[in-house]
Amino acid sequence: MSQVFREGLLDGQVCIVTGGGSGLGRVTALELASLGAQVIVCGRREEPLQETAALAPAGNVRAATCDIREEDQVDAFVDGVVAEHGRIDLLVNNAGGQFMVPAESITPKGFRTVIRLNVEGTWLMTHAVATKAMIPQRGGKILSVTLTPHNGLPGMVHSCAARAAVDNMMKVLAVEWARFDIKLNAIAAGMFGTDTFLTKYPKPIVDGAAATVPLQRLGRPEEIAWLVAHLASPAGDYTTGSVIDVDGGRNNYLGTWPPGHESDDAGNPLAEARRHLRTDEVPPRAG
Ligand SMILES: CCCCCCCCC/C=C/C(=O)SCCNC(=O)CCNC(=O)[C@H](O)C(C)(C)COP(=O)(O)OP(=O)(O)OC[C@H]1O[C@@H](n2cnc3c(N)ncnc32)[C@H](O)[C@@H]1OP(=O)(O)O
Ligand SMILES: NC(=O)C1=CN([C@@H]2O[C@H](COP(=O)(O)OP(=O)(O)OC[C@H]3O[C@@H](n4cnc5c(N)ncnc54)[C@H](OP(=O)(O)O)[C@@H]3O)[C@@H](O)[C@H]2O)C=CC1
Repeated sequence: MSQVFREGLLDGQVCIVTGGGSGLGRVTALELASLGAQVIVCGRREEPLQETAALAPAGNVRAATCDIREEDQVDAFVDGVVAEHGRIDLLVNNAGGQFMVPAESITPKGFRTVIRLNVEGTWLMTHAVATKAMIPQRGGKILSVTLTPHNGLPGMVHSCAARAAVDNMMKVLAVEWARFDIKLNAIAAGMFGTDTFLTKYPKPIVDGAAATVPLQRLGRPEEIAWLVAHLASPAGDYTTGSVIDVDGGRNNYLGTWPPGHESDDAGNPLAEARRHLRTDEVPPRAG
């Protein structure tokens, strides 16, 4: 049962969540399913997908392997969903990722790998779902998980370039496909304590991550899932072409306010002494 939304909110919707075998994708798939949607999760590995399916009490999550980088697999996967359900209401492009290394250490193959997964994989899924289901049925929603801060993360230049491309892809398609009533948005995630996040990156970076967020904590996967459910519901019908940051304020400022070395003894932000203007000091009006 959802902690936020009413039962049956998404009854009858057919939703795809890529990368639904783990982390944000799994929690999102289960939230949509708890609201009555039929959810199909895909990824490269069968086992985690089946685990997600087994976690849905109503049995309305189905698992299917698909590597989103492979055109023939994407076509076969989307054809299969349309053959079984007759329509697709929501695509969540959640599958993605990168490795963290200094830019000078990224080989051409490494750069291509990350671009291919995040940009081309997202494009292949988006295009297949739109042309095979959403354009013919005249409607649907597509959400792509991307990344903040938008000025980029050192150590992840390939992924930052890729996610900026996806943000822009959603914006352009929101204009082009408005005539088919397809709404597309990006959800730019900050840092969420998924298993991959907590184990993949160097420990000092993970340990220090929450301190770089104004809200002083990592995101919880449900906080992505609830936004997806909101946008999938009628509450999301007028939102398209947006990049929505879910990052505890991190896109706007990397750290706490006030910073440790710029506060008074009680930890309050420093402020200049107030200067009282005397009326004879007020500057004359221009002109
Ligand atoms: C202040 C706070 C800040 C905080 C900063 C932290 C903020 C993080 C915010 C984001 C968090 C997340 O996204 S968390 C979720 C992340 N999830 C994921 O990344 C899951 C998906 N990722 C993957 O599958 C992999 O990482 C990825 C490499 C992208 C694709 O895997 P593949 O199996 O397709 O590819 P591989 O065969 O492993 O690698 C292909 C090539 O890529 C390169 N390559 C791969 N790993 C490499 C590595 N570690 N170092 C160098 N190069 C590497 C090599 O050239 C490889 O070729 P060879 O040399 O020939 O082998
Ligand atoms: N956690 C975080 O802090 C943040 C995460 N993000 C992004 O959110 C998304 C989910 O992240 P998170 O849950 O933490 O990470 P995970 O690593 O748990 O999720 C990535 C998922 O994508 C799947 N996947 C990877 N490559 C492919 C592929 N070629 N085809 C199909 N599926 C694939 C993986 O399954 P399999 O390996 O079986 O294919 C996995 O289930 C990712 O795009 C991530 O980069 C963005 C910002 C922050």
